[in-house]
Amino acid sequence: MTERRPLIAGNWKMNGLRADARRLAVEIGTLRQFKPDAAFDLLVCPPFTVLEAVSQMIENTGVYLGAQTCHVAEKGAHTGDISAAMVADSGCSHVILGHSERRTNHAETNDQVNAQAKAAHEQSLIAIICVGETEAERESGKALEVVAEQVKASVPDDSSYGNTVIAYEPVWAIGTGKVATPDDVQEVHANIRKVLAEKLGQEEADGIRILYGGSMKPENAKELLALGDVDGGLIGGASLKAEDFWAIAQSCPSI
Ligand SMILES: O=C(CO)COP(=O)(O)O
Repeated sequence: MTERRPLIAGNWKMNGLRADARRLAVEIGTLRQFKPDAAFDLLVCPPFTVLEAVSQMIENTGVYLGAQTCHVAEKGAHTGDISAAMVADSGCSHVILGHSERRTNHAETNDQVNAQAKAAHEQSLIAIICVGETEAERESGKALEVVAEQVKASVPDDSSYGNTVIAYEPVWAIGTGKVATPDDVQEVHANIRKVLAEKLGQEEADGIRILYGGSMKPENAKELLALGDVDGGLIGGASLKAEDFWAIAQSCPSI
């Protein structure tokens, strides 16, 4: 089976003016350099405006750089948008797509996320495709069904373990301090892998990393990262403090 190296990804969201972003990037890069062989990949996804600055700070540290969304078109009349080519040109290897905050605040649909992921793949970017149910959907027993539908529709057919990562982020757990129970997380992740196998074949499904996101902290990371189908974390709040982000990464089981 393809080895799934844990990925610890920080989604900085709309946080980080240049001085703070540089400082945080230097701290994370220094921690990584101090332990280059640690068995996990580290990724930071700052806002567009500081990609360049962060890119310089993490050069040669082994920390990967990602953006938080991209447009489906390569270029053109799309005021305020950023294309996948621009993301790649800024030094990024990854891009987060379909985060629930984008789905809610910018009405992004599964079809759009699918097209964005294709655009990202065309630029050799790794698409981190986010899915997750709302509190109402979980309470009505629909979590598995909703997430399965999002995966089926948002993940393009050209996806492989080389160009795609899935992030399961229950909407009600994001920034709330509420965390899904380990049993629930494992159940959803295993079901995502099943849907991926139906869509892309077992080999790709076995290799695609599925991250958990939603109030992941140093205190709960170990238990979540130990689950069989959890291959890392997509971390919001706790990724803004280098020591917390590093502590979460250190909680990865060794491979
Ligand atoms: O949305 C998230 C990462 O993309 C999770 O955010 P928090 O870790 O702040 O809950």
